[in-house]
Amino acid sequence: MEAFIDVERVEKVFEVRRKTGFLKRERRRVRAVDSLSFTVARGEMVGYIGPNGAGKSTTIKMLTGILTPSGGRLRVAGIDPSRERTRLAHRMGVVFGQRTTLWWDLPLIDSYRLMHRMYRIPDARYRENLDRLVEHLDLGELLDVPVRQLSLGQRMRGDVAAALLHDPEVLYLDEPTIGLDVVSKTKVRDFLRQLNAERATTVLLTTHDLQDIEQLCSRVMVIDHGRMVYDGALAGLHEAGESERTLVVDLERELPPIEAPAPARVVRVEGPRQWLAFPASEPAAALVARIVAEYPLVDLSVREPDIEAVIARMYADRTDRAVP
Ligand SMILES: Nc1ncnc2c1ncn2[C@@H]1O[C@H](COP(=O)(O)OP(=O)(O)OP(=O)(O)O)[C@@H](O)[C@H]1O
Repeated sequence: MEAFIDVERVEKVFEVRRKTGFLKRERRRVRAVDSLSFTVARGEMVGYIGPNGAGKSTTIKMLTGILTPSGGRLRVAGIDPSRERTRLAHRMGVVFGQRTTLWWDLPLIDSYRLMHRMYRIPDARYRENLDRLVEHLDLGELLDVPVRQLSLGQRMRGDVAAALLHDPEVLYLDEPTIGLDVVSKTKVRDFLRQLNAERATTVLLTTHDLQDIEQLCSRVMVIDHGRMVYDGALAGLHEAGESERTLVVDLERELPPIEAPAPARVVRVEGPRQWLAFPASEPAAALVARIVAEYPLVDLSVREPDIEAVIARMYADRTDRAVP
């Protein structure tokens, strides 16, 4: 598979000065991104997650050419972003959930007209893209409304359209559903899914909302302290996080805790109902068979681990990142 985004042992170190006394300042180096390597193929839709300060925004800023890496090699569509930022700008779109690229006081359509000129989009293509985006993102009634009067969800849809008017090959989304209600989130997600399926746009999605990832991305990359700690299928995170599934067992009557083979164990008993935890990486069949054979069973069900809990556990193991 051709690597559309190619990140090879990329580093980003910031020098920060901190006031430590009346005239004293301490210089510290913060390694925001630490020997980070990954590739993304054209047309992939990848989730990029990690705790606060993990280095996600710094990575996106290097991919868009806003920041220059302190070390390593980085290419997007064969282009070095920090050297040829303008050339790359025509091929990428960026949406920051926390701020807008639209002109606050102008009607939405005026921002689009400005982008039409800024990106020198051929007239016919601009028309076609605008019509398509207005239809899919439900913007028809909003085009003449000043951006300041739009709701957060409407503004976000407006921003997504703005990022796509010039037909970028890659779209970077930084928290695209932050603060949105369920209906707006669904609209944005549906649109992104369709965009990726129909136009094979490569998407890198940063979010704290795991439902964004669950619904959109088959692959997720987890970064912590500037390092990649997981890169693979969302389902595989369960194993990486050593998570557990739960077997909920309804017995005919109240009984002492079920004697299960380790590492499975009873974690809760309430009358005839018992809860057993067992590793998510192991099939439930052997455990179920044993309980069926030895206990008067009425019903049972398996509960999948909560992905949020799995990731919280992955994030929990943190060390200090400061470089002396
Ligand atoms: N311009 C800068 N100068 C100094 N330090 C910075 C700068 N930008 C980021 N950092 C530091 O680099 C680290 C990574 O920050 P970054 O914004 O990339 O994290 P993030 O994963 O995007 O976090 P969040 O989820 O909170 O947005 C943090 O420790 C941050 O304080």
